[in-house]
Amino acid sequence: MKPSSIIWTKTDEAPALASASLLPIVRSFLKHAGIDIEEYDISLAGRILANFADFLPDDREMPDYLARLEELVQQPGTNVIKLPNISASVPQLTAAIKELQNKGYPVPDYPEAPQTPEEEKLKQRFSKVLGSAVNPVLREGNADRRAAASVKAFALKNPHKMMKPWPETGSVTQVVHMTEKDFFGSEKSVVQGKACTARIEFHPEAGEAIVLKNRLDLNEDEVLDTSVMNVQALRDFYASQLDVAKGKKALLSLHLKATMMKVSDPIMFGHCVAVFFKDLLDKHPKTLEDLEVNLNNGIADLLEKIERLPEALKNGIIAEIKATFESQPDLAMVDSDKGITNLHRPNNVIIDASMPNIIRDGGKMWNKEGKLQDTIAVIPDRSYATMYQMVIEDCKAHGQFDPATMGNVSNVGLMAKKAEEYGSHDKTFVAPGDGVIKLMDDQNNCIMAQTVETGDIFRMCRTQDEAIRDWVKLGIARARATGAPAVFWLNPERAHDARIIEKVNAYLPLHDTGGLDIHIMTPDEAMQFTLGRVREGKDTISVTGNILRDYLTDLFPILELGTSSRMLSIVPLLKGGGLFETGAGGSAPKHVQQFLEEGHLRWDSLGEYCALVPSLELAAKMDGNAKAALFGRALDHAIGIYLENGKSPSRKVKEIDNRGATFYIALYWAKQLAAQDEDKVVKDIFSPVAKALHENEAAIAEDLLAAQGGKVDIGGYYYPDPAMTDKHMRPSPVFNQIVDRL
Ligand SMILES: NC(=O)C1=CN([C@@H]2O[C@H](COP(=O)(O)OP(=O)(O)OC[C@H]3O[C@@H](n4cnc5c(N)ncnc54)[C@H](OP(=O)(O)O)[C@@H]3O)[C@@H](O)[C@H]2O)C=CC1
Ligand SMILES: O=C(O)CCC(=O)C(=O)O
Ligand SMILES: [Mg+2]
Repeated sequence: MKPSSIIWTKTDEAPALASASLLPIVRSFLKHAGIDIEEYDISLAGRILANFADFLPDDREMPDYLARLEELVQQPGTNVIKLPNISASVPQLTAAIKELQNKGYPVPDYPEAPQTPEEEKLKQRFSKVLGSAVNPVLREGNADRRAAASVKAFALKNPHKMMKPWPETGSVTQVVHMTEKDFFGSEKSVVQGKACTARIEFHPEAGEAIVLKNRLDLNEDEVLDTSVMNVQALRDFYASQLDVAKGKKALLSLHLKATMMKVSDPIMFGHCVAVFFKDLLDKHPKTLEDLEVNLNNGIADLLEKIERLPEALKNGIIAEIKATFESQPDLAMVDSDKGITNLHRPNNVIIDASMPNIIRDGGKMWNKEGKLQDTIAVIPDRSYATMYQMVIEDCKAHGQFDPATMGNVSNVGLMAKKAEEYGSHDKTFVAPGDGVIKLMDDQNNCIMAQTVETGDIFRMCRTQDEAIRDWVKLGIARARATGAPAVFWLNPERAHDARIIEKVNAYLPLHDTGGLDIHIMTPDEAMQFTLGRVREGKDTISVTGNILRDYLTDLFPILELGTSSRMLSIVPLLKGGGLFETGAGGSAPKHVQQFLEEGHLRWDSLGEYCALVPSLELAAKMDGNAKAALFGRALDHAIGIYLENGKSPSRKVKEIDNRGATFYIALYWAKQLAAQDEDKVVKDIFSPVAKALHENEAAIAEDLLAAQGGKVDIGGYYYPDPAMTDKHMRPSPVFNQIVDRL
């Protein structure tokens, strides 16, 4: 048996807190399977420190774990457990920098509006930690996301109670989108012939061309897309929807992905804020410009910066802001108690999590009185807006879904090699003037051209042929393994999808598809087909591009299981090895808030427990490590018992939380290892542990509950103090002793 090694990522917020409790247990247990757990810090704070090591004294340097992982996922045999991490918006980035500086790490400030070449360079360096900077780097494989069979079976037997009924009549909730001049409408797509080096240029109506991006090494057979969002059309659209929301007495809500689409979506967000506050901006252009208000960072930026004004002017503007809130439609709220709206910060409402919640909540969002109300859900680009409207129409016609009977929708997502329907940040540009943006090859041939007006958002995306081939193969493998129909969600009316359809049609015949039920449908048709089956209790596999992968793997788990944290998210790496993502959701900032206020962490680590099972199976397979297989099977059984016994964290203080849940996983895992007879050494080690945990169950549960109820200080938000975190996340001395003695 070779020793095995599993890399466990240290991330941010709730999952990082949960790891402080779970990881010592995993380490102690797996030591006896010959498995070493290496912790790699890829948190936002850790990435800032690693990227600016040259600013730090030697003793405060942080290794660049993300760079190491980037190499490792391209090598066979790598085994990674990846927890959700912050994809930072600018406000999150600046807050993390400030915290590090206050802790004595002399990292530089983020130059939002660079004035010198040095600042421009610094901004470039920071772009490596901004937005979705981790996932696209690690995802060197396509995604297989599904609920483990035991988790789905449990959900059907014990349906979650979060679903609210849809009104039988009268709901005015609807998705609204542009009808022209959006990314969908302008998209062009080609399959690249020979490999070449290309560049992106802006050709103004008059004058010299400007190079926006140089040295793009294009590969043979990759799919290249370009598209443009016309910002005047976008602003006109926003203005019209403000009127619609007001007319229908509905909330206005905006659903974007400003974290992952870190260049385009904050700008689209900022235009919405600007249209909302149009009168104010028209009245005070100079004052707001002098304050360097950046509406891409939300209303919060405006509110913070006007604090610097002389009292009289400031109060005048505050009165006008209040009047704007009264005259415009009501906004959906993020936190009605604190007056935080959908437009306060670009990272507060993220489409993959926000749209499913509307559906779960009977077509409603929270208003400023803290009550649920219908909403006009603004999703400007048409590419995926309409499939959400299909769900809304289905619920209006047939009522809320029933988690006790719903069929399961799993996903095979095209994600490998960045699959840049997403992650296209380094090829997203704001048009510097009226003209044409061209993709040129090294022979000076124009591959694609897009006409732009000043301020328009140009996006270019690349999808590699190798990734598409592997994705088709994985889709077929899942169809074969489950017998469920596999539906490719692709729209022939969309340029990018039309190219992908050609490739799917070329690669399907390379596999044995006999007896399989495989379809290619537009996202709207696929949604209708899938929802029909869901209501009949039948399972369906969605085989999708990267964005639908993201959206659907929150949507269906939230409806079926109550949260996407209960998903298995397996990424078989192209080079062999595996990346096991835990859950499909985010890092739950609300959970940290609750933990700090009342000492209760409601984060459900089921995603982490579940991810460890296939990771152990991989270790068993790769290293011939039979003990890894044994520990994996034991954990799988333990998870079943844990679910049956209802030991998941509650949402309420003074009831079981993440730490209690993790104690029960340890107890049941140890009991399974003690009960088996395959490996005598393991049995002898774990029998006394299981006994001790069992005998001390009441005392440990009491310790863990006693730790709740008061305020908690972990010495920071983005870079908490490890010892303080440890103290709060491991508050039972008896439990710690048993685990640490192992
Ligand atoms: N894979 C990754 O690395 C991902 C990272 N992100 C990042 O996460 C942050 C927040 O994103 P956002 O989309 O708002 O998502 P959240 O993390 O806030 O999740 C939305 C809601 O889902 C529920 N939820 C999610 N995970 C769990 C869990 N493990 N246990 C219990 N409930 C859970 C919570 O609902 P409730 O509070 O009602 O209990 C939560 O508020 C952002 O920084 C984003 O960039 C987002 C998606 C994926
Ligand atoms: O990388 C990110 O920012 C988010 C990823 C995500 O939401 C997902 O993969 O489901
Ligand atoms: Mg997602």
